[in-house]
Amino acid sequence: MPLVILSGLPSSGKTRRAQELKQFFETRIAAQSPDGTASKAKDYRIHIINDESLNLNKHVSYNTAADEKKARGALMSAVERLLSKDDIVIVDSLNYIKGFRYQLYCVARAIGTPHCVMFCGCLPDMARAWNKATGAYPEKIFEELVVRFEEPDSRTKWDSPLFVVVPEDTKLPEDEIWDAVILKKAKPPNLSTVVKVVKETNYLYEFDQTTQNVIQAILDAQKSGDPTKQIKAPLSNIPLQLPPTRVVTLSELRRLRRQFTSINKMHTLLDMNRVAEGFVEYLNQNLNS
Ligand SMILES: Nc1ncnc2c1ncn2[C@@H]1O[C@H](COP(=O)(O)OP(=O)(O)OP(=O)(O)O)[C@@H](O)[C@H]1O
Repeated sequence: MPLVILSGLPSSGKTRRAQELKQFFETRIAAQSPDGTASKAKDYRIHIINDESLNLNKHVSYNTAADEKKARGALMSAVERLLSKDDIVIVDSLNYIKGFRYQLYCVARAIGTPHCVMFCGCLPDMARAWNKATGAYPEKIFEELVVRFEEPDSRTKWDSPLFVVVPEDTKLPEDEIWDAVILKKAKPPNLSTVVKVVKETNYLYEFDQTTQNVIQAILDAQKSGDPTKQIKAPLSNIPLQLPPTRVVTLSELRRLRRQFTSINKMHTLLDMNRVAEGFVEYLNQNLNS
């Protein structure tokens, strides 16, 4: 039966959500009467596959590309072994490489079973704090994984249907997940998901252009060597303050732009007139802290 692929930053609450989902499936299945469409669900077994169930150590699994490959291999074997007509499999792992999510989707497709992706959206700062508290990942590995993370995109078939949950959500979109993967109703994602997932390509395009222009203004100003380190970025009345003693690199700017884009998607979308200033404020905060 269905394959549920979790995805999210390290220490972003995936295991917590996986357990909530398992509990929901168990409760809903137990509540089914022998009649009705969902009664066929009564004999499902539910598995959570994660580092713990596979005996993998996070301090080792993400050390090198070869270690990661081995860990992904173990995870994939477990999915292939467990996924069947009577088994629900929840893959509670980072699943941060889109090619890997595609491979998981292919396993579900090969046995003709539905799948969905649940993205645990979480700001890096929050995940970082939770990671610090538990020591789950070494700091360096945590930061590398944040940079490499390839966020699910509901426009691709392997990341769709996509359910986005954020730490503030007290409840999973249970009915929508049930309908999508157990009843196999082709229903659009719930409203809270819709507002969080950007669909309007026009908005996306303008958002990209606006933030890109701010980055270009920074690069130009650094090239000209303005000693005030204060920039008037396009479309922003708020001045952009560069760090006084160092040059900001393009890769740092790109990373901050990606983070800002994710944050914007996770919350109510900024009005387009506010994007430039929002980005400038975000840069002021993060470049000078
Ligand atoms: N919504 C939340 N509110 C408060 N604390 C949370 C929340 N979600 C997760 N945490 C805390 O963050 C830590 C990491 O959570 P969890 O193990 O679920 O994350 P994970 O994404 O599965 O991590 P990993 O990447 O190691 O698999 C735990 O200590 C957990 O208690």
